[in-house]
Amino acid sequence: MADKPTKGLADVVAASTALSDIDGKAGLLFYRGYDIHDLAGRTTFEETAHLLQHGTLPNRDQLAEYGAELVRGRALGSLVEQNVVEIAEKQEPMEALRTLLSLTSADDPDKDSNAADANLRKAARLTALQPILVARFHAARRGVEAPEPDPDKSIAANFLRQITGKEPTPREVEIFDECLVLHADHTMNASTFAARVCAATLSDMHSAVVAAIGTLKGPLHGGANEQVMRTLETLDPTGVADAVRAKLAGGEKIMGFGHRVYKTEDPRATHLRRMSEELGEASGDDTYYRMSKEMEEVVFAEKGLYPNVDFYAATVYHFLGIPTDLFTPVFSVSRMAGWTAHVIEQHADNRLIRPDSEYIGARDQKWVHIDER
Ligand SMILES: CC(=O)SCCNC(=O)CCNC(=O)[C@H](O)C(C)(C)COP(=O)(O)OP(=O)(O)OC[C@H]1O[C@@H](n2cnc3c(N)ncnc32)[C@H](O)[C@@H]1OP(=O)(O)O
Ligand SMILES: O=C([O-])CC(=O)C(=O)O
Repeated sequence: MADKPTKGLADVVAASTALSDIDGKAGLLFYRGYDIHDLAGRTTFEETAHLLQHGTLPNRDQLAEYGAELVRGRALGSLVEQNVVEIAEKQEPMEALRTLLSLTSADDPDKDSNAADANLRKAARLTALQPILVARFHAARRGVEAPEPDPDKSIAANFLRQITGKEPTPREVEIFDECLVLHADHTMNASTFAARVCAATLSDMHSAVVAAIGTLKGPLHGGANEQVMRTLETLDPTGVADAVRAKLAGGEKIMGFGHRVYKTEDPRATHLRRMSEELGEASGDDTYYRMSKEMEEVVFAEKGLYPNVDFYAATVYHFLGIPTDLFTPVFSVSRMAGWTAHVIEQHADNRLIRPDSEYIGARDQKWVHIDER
């Protein structure tokens, strides 16, 4: 008989990875050995994606080459072009992205190969495509044309302009770029695990990231950032503490708090809190930032829980002018760098991922004819 399962696979080591590492007690996160505090605010998202996918922080030539690959990778393909309007009418953002991303494989010249070089090319294309898909979806649902991305600008700069319709300030671009860096990878989180399970059957990278998008969507994972904003929007700014206490007393989970691995401050939340404060002040109305701080204090006092990456990301995105229902899609724009790197790593040293289960159902049942049941 199998061993007793660990519910939710807590503390089970499911894969070896050289991509990222977490110390949950100390609140540390590393991408390929670099402390997230060193990378955040100093390294661009493009450099971070290169670090994850290629293994090194790029020099200037490598970054120029990778940047050109990202620009070439933005072509959406015929199936997306033909279907995006109807999809945008009928599907919610994360549903739509799951569909749209899947459609892009049709035109991918490397779709039939899991070889290392093909995977690297696909990783760059998918990283380039995801922000464009979000922008095209958002434009299509509003019945407008998405502004063309500028080949000389970063993913962060193009995305903000495409989504908000305004030219972002250099500081807004810096902040958003830092958000993308902070969300790029996170060991064996649920969506990355889903991607690796799919890849380990020797299925292709597009299939693996579709599984990941579907997994990120849930409110216990990436979907929490949208729920944080929905909570803030429904709270009375003068009654935050009482409302949060009442929710907790009623057994409700407060979205954006708690973490499977971190038992102290999530190092990404430290940066996001600071960015939320800065943007709140700059906006002239920092109510949501102040409400968030109050929520943080109450949840800690009542439950000893810390905010996770999704908590302050919500107000940062809000202050940047991103619509609330695009918060989780934004997460996917960043995490695409990590998912694709994990698929590369899985394919490079593969074994089918197939855990065991503990059977808890009935035994010794006797079949009876349908007329006698
Ligand atoms: C990018 C990310 O995915 S970050 C996580 C995003 N998700 C969220 O913010 C959703 C809210 N948080 C949660 O649901 C959880 O903290 C998770 C899913 C992140 C981690 O879950 P787990 O490690 O399985 O912890 P679990 O859900 O079992 O919680 C342990 C205890 O803390 C409580 N708890 C955990 N998170 C919260 C919360 N946000 N609000 C209130 N109570 C909570 C649970 O109710 C449980 O209490 P109990 O032992 O009295 O039943
Ligand atoms: O690691 C996790 O379980 C969730 C998380 O914070 C992430 O995916 O960034």
